[in-house]
Amino acid sequence: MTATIIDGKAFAAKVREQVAGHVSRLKEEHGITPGLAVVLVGEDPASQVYVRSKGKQTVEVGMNSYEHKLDAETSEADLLALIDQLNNDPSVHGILVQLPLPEHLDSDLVINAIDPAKDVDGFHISNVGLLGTGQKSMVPCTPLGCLMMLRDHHGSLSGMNAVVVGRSNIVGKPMAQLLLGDSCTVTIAHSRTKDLAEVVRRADIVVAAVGRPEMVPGDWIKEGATVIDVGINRIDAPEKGEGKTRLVGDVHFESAAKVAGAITPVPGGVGPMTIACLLANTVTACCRANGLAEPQGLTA
Ligand SMILES: NC(=O)C1=CN([C@@H]2O[C@H](COP(=O)(O)OP(=O)(O)OC[C@H]3O[C@@H](n4cnc5c(N)ncnc54)[C@H](OP(=O)(O)O)[C@@H]3O)[C@@H](O)[C@H]2O)C=CC1
Ligand SMILES: Nc1nc(=O)c2c([nH]1)NC[C@@H]1CN(c3ccc(C(=O)N[C@@H](CCC(=O)O)C(=O)O)cc3)C=[N+]21
Repeated sequence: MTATIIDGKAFAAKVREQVAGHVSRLKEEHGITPGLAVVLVGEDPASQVYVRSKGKQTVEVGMNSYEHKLDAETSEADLLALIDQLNNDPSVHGILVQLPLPEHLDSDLVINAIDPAKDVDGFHISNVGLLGTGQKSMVPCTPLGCLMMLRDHHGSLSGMNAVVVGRSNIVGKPMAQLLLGDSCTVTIAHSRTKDLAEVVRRADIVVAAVGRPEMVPGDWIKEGATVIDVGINRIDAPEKGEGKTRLVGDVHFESAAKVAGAITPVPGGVGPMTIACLLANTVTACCRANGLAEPQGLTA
């Protein structure tokens, strides 16, 4: 079998087009421009790349982008003061604090200081609780993007065996909640899981969110399974020249694509969908804040 490649880049472009449509409707009919504030603390080069990319795409769909770059030594009090200011700013509908934060800052405390209605990452404890109990919430962007691709590919996910490898609060756990919400039979695997290969072999849907380059080989994948590769790992690529690097996922793409029914590539899979869903969440937050009907098909 040769897997269908699920084109996250193309899918993300379609989501952004929908978002742009809602943004122009909000502007024309209501005089409202959705705004997204992104807070970056410190100079982590990878984070800087993502933040730039988020800002650019925010503007491209017609929204306002507010970037707050704080130096690595910023105190918790100063960061909390900024969040308070953004919480109270009616032109800001979404707030994202780029993670990871520097060591001296308590990320749980910081995230839980964000107004849950503006928490477009869906990381606030209120949103986590709402998602876990099946209530309307802000849904984390990466898992939401994965769910959109799975629904698009399969239609219904009901009754499918899904294995999520990774149990982080930002990817693994919310992904498992969303799959459960779509009536999958969900297994969450992690670093202590016994016989991981056997667990993954039972899956109709595999979501890999581990952070280990090409850890999941093709011979762990059941024939015809759908593989969603969340991993973003930059590794050395001496074949491209000295000092060069390339991006790989948590799945060994070449071997997995020979057995899977469908697979997302890295780059061009989950990553672009994450940013598209961030924009979608910002429009959703803006509609809710203004008591307007929210866009269909852009939330879980
Ligand atoms: N495409 C995108 O938009 C995004 C991509 N990412 C990428 O996704 C990956 C995961 O991110 P994140 O969830 O934040 O990572 P974390 O490091 O927070 O979590 C990794 C998870 O993988 C588990 N794990 C680690 N080693 C193994 C192993 N050998 N076998 C089984 N499980 C293992 C850990 O288990 P334990 O809990 O037991 O330690 C943990 O639950 C990274 O590559 C990251 O860059 C992340 C966010 C967005
Ligand atoms: N509060 C917070 N929210 C996040 O959503 C968040 C975060 N912090 N910290 C870091 C991770 C990582 N993340 C990615 C987003 C897009 C790509 C992406 O677009 N990747 C491109 C490639 C980009 C490249 O070439 O480097 C792709 O996969 O095709 C990747 C990773 C969001 N994260």
